[in-house]
Amino acid sequence: MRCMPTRVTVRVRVQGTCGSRNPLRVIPRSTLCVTAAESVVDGKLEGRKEVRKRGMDGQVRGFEEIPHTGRNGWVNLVKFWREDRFRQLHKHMDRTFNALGPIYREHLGTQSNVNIFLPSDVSELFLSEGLHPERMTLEPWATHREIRQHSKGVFLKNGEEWRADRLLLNKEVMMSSAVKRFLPLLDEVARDFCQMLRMRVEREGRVVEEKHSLTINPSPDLFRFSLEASCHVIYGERIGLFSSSPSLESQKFIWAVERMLATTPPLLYLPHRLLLLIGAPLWTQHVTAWDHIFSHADARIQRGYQRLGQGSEAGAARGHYTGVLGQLLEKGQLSLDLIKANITELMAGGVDTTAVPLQFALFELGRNPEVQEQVRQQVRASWAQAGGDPQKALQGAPLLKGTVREILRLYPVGITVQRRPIRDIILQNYHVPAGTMIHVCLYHLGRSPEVFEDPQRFDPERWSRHEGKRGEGFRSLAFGFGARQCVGRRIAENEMQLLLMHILLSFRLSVPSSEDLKTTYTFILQPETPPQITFCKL
Ligand code: HEM
Repeated sequence: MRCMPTRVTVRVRVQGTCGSRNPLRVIPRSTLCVTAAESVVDGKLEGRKEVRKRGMDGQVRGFEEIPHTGRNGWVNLVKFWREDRFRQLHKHMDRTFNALGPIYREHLGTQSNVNIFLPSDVSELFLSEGLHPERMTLEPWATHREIRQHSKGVFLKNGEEWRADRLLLNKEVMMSSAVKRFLPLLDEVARDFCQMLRMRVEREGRVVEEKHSLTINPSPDLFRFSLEASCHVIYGERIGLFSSSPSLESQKFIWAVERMLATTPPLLYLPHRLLLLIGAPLWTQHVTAWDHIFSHADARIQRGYQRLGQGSEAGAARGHYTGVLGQLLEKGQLSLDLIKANITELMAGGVDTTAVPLQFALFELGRNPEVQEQVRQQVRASWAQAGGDPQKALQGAPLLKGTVREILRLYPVGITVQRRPIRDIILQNYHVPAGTMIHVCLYHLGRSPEVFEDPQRFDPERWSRHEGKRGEGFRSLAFGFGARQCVGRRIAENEMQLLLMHILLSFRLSVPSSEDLKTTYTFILQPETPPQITFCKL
């Protein structure tokens, strides 16, 4: 177990933007800079201990003194390319924290940021995010909108413009009244998915002790499930992805989202406008993928618009829920352009983000049969009590919620959450100027013994044990935090919990191999090879 840093709690309002000009800094910077190049290679912690000891004098240290992984961003970037570190960014962060301690700086190509993971530091960051929290701008995404003259949605906006859109979207996807409306739609899709899987297991599976059992890679089916569920909630429309001949158009949408995500990380650190000018293949692939995502959304929005024009009043009068799109169109508070921009972002953000954690969830439940049985017992009891009401069923099965949290702790979809504080702050006794890009590194946070007891253990119950305990905040951060947290959070949580509930009611899960899954980062964290899962009909 690592020693916890001694934190100096005296709050000093530090003026200026550069640590080296900080009048409170008394220790010469050269004596304290620890480079990861040395420390990561030999993996020793001497550098850290030295920094901690020097912090005991109670002085706030300068920004420049924060340990870093090398001063030259371009040299670092070349190393990243050569060692294919983009695909293992989560592991790189893990190693670097182990070598440099709980805070470090990283320069990478055009980007420069500070990395942290301890909940106490995140809480400090949260307090300084302001009314309009800002994340790292995804410049390649923003440039695509500009060159195609599309409006931006909440993901890419900042300031008052962001807040205005976000408050309207919250009403349709985050508030409990909205959840009540869309939950039955998600439940319908989850039930249909299980029905399809049951038929497949009966048809293709072998019979073991009078029970049908089938081993498959469920990943393509889970992607279809997530897309079907997203379309049902967002457009109020079923698209028939569980039929024997699902549309090629939908498959193309799934590929386009994968391509867009996979081409994002390298573009974040390269001068992508230059790549645009020279027509580099990486940039062209990225833009083509986005174009496809936009045209898919556009076609469905047009259809939704026409459908609403024909029957919305009758539908609304009957109290019929017309999906997020229908609600936004009916209310008319957002312009059509902004509705399109936001609906497209919800679609782009809504498929891989749930399909991938579901793969991890089936795998972990499969390789932990006792935990699986415990969750199933609770789900069965709750389902029996709920009389078919999906919301009641979920409320009575907190272990399902714990399962999703636990999966996102071990396998966070996005490996960091970023913020630019609006005022100078002190993290780990270092002065961090306002406007610095700070990454909260979720993969390291979730697996840190400083934060979680027995962190490698898949233990959904840990969340019930800790619920409401003081000082336990800022540990479950997969959806981000504060006003800018994931706007699709309620859709995602309910979609995943409902699918797991129906799967556990129908099948016993096991895995042919319980070895740890190797993971790779392609803007989202995913298994290098999708796991095989055995579904045995109960
Ligand atoms: C397990 C599933 C998901 C995870 C782990 C996840 C994670 C995240 C995270 C970490 C953020 C940034 C939050 C912050 O900066 O504090 C985010 C933002 C966002 N997510 Fe998700 N997400 C998931 C599912 C979804 C779904 C299903 C949708 C759409 C239906 C969605 C749409 C968005 C959008 C539009 C934003 C930008 C919000 C804003 O900036 O105001 N996400 N998500």
